Amino acid sequence: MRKKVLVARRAPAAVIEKLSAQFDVDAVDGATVLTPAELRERLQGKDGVYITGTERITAELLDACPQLRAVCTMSVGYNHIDLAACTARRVLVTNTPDVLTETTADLGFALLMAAARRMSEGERMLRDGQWKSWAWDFLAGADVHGTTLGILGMGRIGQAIARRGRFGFGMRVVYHNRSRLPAQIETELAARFLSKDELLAVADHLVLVLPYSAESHHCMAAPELARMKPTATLVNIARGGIVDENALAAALREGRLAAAGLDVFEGEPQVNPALLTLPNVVLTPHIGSATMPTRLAMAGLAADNLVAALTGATPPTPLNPEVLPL
Ligand SMILES: NC(=O)C1=CN([C@@H]2O[C@H](COP(=O)(O)OP(=O)(O)OC[C@H]3O[C@@H](n4cnc5c(N)ncnc54)[C@H](OP(=O)(O)O)[C@@H]3O)[C@@H](O)[C@H]2O)C=CC1
Ligand SMILES: O=C(O)C(=O)[C@@H](O)[C@H](O)[C@H](O)CO
Repeated sequence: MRKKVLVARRAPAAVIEKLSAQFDVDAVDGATVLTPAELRERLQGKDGVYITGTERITAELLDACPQLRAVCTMSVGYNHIDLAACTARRVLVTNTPDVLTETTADLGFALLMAAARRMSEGERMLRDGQWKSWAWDFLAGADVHGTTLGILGMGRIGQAIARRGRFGFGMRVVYHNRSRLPAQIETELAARFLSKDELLAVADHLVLVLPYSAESHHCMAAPELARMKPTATLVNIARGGIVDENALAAALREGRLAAAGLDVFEGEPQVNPALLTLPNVVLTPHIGSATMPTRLAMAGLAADNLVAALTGATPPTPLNPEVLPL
């Protein structure tokens, strides 16, 4: 009997074709975003599910869908999935690392540039007819080249941002992870490992690109922001919950931090109103991986994972391979 899978968000046609060649596919229509109750309902009798970062997989959901064996997300971040609960129930989880690394790093660097050089602020003034004349300090921001780039979360994407900073902009790279990188990588990137407190104090521009977890929740709150230079830029391309947005808004409003570039928000797609009114923040709607080639690669990898998982092959990018074979 053919296995049954749910495609829980609109996916490229190639994904549906690939999955339909192997399985009975139930795919949501158009712009449908399933509520948790709808997701539970649609998952009844399904062996596998293709999701994105917006569908939450909880222990309760797994218990309500005992046939489910594979959860394949089209994202590298997996904080929307209770991985331990999946592993305990021998449900395979896969994600899509690597294929989005360079694209997401591009967006991170673009946010850094736009925030430091006050580009959105300038564009808004221009469009609003507020560009009246030149002045020596008109929209004068911070330099990017030759400054100190701090990275909190120096993994795949963090290192790709470090390469841009080091080799494209002659920046000094400093970073913090829970564990230090091998010496060879530090040497290649000329990157210096610092404690988190040291990192916050020396960075002219700080990029957050660590996974969201109970440990990293609000790990950039008022005390951490207070350690940063008042001239610094903060970029968050990781997850909104890593930053205390009210504390960030206060720091930006009171001139204790110069600028911020944010692609992710704690309550997204809702955005904290305190951020929306500030001129010195560049806001993008979670588009870090949003180029057509990268999104197709992510979708293809998620589908490959699902096919492999349910046909007895080894999935390319499992998060809990210890549950294999299913
Ligand atoms: N805006 C967007 O569209 C996108 C956002 N993302 C986000 O970026 C994140 C990173 O992706 P990727 O680079 O591929 O992941 P990686 O796993 O390769 O890198 C994560 C890095 O963060 C470090 N880290 C983990 N926890 C902490 C912590 N508590 N404090 C400091 N450092 C920590 C890890 O090192 P160590 O374990 O040693 O601490 C590791 O170096 C994703 O989890 C996702 O949330 C990803 C893609 C697109
Ligand atoms: O991969 C991630 O972790 C992301 O945050 C983004 O690439 C996605 O846009 C999003 O999660 C869609 O699934």
